[in-house]
Amino acid sequence: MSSNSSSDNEDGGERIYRPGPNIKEKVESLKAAIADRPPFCTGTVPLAASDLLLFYRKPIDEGAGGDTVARCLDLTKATDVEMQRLVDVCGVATFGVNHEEVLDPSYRSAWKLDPINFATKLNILHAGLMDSIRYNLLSGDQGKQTFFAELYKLNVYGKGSFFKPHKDTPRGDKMFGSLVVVLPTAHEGGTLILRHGDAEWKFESDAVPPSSITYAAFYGDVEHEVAEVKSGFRLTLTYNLYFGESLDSQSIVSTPTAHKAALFTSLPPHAETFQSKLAELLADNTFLPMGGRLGFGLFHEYPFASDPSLERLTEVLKGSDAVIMQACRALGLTCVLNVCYKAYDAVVLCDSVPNLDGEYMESDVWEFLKEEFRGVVLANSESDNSMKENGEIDLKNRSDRYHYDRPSLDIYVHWVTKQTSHNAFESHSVTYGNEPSMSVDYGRVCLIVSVGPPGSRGAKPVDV
Ligand SMILES: O=C(O)CCC(=O)C(=O)O
Ligand SMILES: [Fe+2]
Repeated sequence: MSSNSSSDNEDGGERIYRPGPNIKEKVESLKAAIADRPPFCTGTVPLAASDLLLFYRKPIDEGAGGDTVARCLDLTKATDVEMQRLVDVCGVATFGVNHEEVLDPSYRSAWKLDPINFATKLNILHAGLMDSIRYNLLSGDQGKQTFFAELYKLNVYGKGSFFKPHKDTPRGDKMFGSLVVVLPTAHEGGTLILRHGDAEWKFESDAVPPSSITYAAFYGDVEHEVAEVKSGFRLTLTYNLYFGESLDSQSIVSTPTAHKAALFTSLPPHAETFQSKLAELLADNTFLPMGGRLGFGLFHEYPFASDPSLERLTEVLKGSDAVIMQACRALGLTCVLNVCYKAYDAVVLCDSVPNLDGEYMESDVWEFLKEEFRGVVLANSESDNSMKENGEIDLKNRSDRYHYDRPSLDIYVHWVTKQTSHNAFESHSVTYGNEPSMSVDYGRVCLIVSVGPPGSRGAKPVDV
């Protein structure tokens, strides 16, 4: 048995871990920085010039049909004359008020084409926009759903064009938001301004690298406006976003299992907020004076069961999970994926995925995990309440009136966000003694960040 095992309780001593004053408030402030995400996501994606062709035609009367002539515009080098030719076939853009389309140039001054009259080579699924929406915008169970984008309009804003503050008209109860893609035509001004609650975000599109698109996707309750375009032409595609399966073959569908990890690069908008909050805590010498460990439940579900490698998963983290990993790396902290096992009288962390199926155990499960899989005990129950009023934790003395013989703790983890049941796997076939046992219920994958003491935050925590 190792020195941290339950028999230590008998020799009475203490191993006191001191995380510093107001630790709960500090951990809570870090949680707010990662858990409260703004209601939008945005990014810039470089594309091949061949993806940036726009085909359009002059709208014809409904039902007229026939052989019509189309033009092809290369958006990477469209001239003002070419843009004006596009404007000439466009209609004046309306907007929805109480389920009616209204034309009011004092509210919206722009031109538009309906999807029947244009086509682009842009593939928003392949360009990673659908993944960005799934991982950077959708939260919780929403991120596990199938959703689709329905192309709605091509909008053209010339000099003096704008669109005053509005919320998009919901088209059906499955619609959850909008996607605006700004195409790479030269313009100045035309900032897209998003507002939600007291917060406001500005989204400039006039300094995007050539041959790149920039996009913003936001929930339906986000008010937005397009500031006046000062020169050139601002060209946007708008999409309505819906949960569920699409009946329309033209819609772009994102299913939760279709991962495009390699193409996906953008981080959600709270990446900077989280990193600066973490940096602020690290700069505070009263925060984890002995060093310590921070734990985060995974926000997203990964196709993990089919390939239980924690290293591989580290490289394909998405959304808020990627934000945590990236911020830790940037600040020189070690951040790893671990599996947290809940055994009968201990919560045990392992740095690999133990295969427990069919294991026969003579000892307690936590002892088995310690001995065979480098497991470390970090709590005696999930509802760990071993922190005293003054913030101290005695890692050693674990007995209480109901359990006189609990394992002492090897380490303590401050859970910033709760462990989640996505990426959990059950182990039913563990055999304990002669009886089939359910004493290991599940393992959950989580992120564990090691923080060194002040002055050497990148080092290991001081062991107690
Ligand atoms: O073109 C844009 O940037 C936004 C357009 C918009 O808000 C809309 O079409 O409802
Ligand atoms: Fe809008």
